[in-house]
Amino acid sequence: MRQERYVGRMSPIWQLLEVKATEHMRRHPNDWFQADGNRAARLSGHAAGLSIDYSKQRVTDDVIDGLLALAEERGVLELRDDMFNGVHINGSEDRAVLHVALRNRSNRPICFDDKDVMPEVNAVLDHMETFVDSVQSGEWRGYAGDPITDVVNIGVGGSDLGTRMVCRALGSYADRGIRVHFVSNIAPSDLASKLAVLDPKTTLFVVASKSFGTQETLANARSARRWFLESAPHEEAIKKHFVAVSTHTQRVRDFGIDPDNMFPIWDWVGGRYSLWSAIGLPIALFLGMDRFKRLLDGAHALDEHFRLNTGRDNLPLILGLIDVWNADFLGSDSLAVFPYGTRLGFLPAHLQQVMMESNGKRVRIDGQPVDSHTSAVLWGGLGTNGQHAFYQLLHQGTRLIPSDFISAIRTHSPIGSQQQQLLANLVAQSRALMLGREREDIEAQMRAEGADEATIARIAPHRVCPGGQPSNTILFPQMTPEAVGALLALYEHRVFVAGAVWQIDSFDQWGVELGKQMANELEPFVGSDLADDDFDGSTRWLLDEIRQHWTAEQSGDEEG
Ligand SMILES: O=P(O)(O)OC[C@H]1O[C@H](O)[C@H](O)[C@@H](O)[C@@H]1O
Repeated sequence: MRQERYVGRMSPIWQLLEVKATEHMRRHPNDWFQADGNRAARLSGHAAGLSIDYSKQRVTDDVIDGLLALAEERGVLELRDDMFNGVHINGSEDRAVLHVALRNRSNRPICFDDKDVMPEVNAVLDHMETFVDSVQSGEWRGYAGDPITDVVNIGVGGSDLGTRMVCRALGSYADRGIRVHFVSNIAPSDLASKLAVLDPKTTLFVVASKSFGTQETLANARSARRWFLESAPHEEAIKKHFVAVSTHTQRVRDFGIDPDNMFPIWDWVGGRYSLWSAIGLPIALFLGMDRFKRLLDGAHALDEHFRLNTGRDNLPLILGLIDVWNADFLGSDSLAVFPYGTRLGFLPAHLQQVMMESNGKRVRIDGQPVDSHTSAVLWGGLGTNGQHAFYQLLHQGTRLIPSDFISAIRTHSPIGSQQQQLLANLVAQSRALMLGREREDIEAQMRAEGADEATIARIAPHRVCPGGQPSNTILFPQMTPEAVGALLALYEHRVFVAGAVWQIDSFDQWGVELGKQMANELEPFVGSDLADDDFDGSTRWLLDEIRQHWTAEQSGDEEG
């Protein structure tokens, strides 16, 4: 049972962990490695083909035990079971959370409101397969009789990031003769730069929007339709060039897309968890339905790991608890994600939405304020590039910054010894961040190099690296669809675990509404002479600056 009376930070387990944290921040993690030759073997594991080392975290066995006790107190595994059983765990929207059903390759019945969802899930996968096969085989023709060569996904947030991330990650599998493009931003240059290189006769637009009400997506989709109709002979041609993914049939129809060309998703799929649904259609069009299913297989293997294991054997559980430890007990504010290998370049952006939109909350599911911090700020970028840019702050700055190092071991495109060098850099960076370098060591080296004592005294302090920066390292044999599926599911469940400890609703996102509402209110005032006296001073000043440089061509007159 989840804790009946929430005691938050007053819980003895929480308080014990606070004492441990104070002790641990005084220790250097290298001492733990020195004292225990088995540390890495114990604080690491395997899940669904991923090798995960968390031994460089500032944790000891008693901390892990304490965190597991905290998970028990907060009912984390009960909530996990509720999720897999279709309980409405998204309380503020009264919805079940069943992205795991989308990749339930075992076909085990998963019930939601007493109905097995698997037949519907499988029917959509079949529809996708038929469509993808006909596009890839060239049977599906554009209005002028040409096969499709380019797919443009128009969507934003969860209807963009995951799909985009996976297409980049698995780009070395792209052998089906289809190119894929992504348009998400309402900034006109995003769409314009893509349309400039496309031919309407051979282009297929996938309008991806769970709600089919998102301003950016609808604006881009309308503009794409206008562009298309400038060359297409008649509106009927839209049928062959526009498909939609949504929960909302009527809005899709109103937009002018044939409901036969609509792939449904469901309210029980959160946007940021939706790449496994028909939102992932561009992945299948780009890579083949067989690869899309292998992606689902990988995620399913990780789901089974999460569903069936407890305690230290459950790696998403452990990683989620370590995130809580770093944020709430060690006082770190951020989590840096460093994929090595350019194909994972969009991973930080996707995970930003998964983690920060899920766990960036300030009230618990019962509406009461949380009494600890919640989600870290997730940021990151590619190794090795980041090493020559912002890693300096991790090595010598004043903040504790936990990081994740991620890489495939083998590359699909070996060149000389570059992969070896890449992996050496990955292992070296997490090692350097953990070990650091002491002043005595630096002084001894400088002396050996013949530096005089005055120079040593002046320079040595600048070269000290304190070490002690915690990290996880996640490796997998190769960037296969299965590995990418497992990696993404690992993060999803890790976020789930931390959210469950904080007892927040990880599946709503009310905070994003305010800005959308204000943008709609402000639009008529941008570049116009409407009286804006009711706004605050900063807003009026900004509107005035815009007005001074505005030209008539910036205001579109298009609608519908
Ligand atoms: O798929 P859509 O309904 O167009 O939503 C796209 C995105 O926009 C919203 O503002 C939400 O914050 C995201 O969670 C969602 O993924």
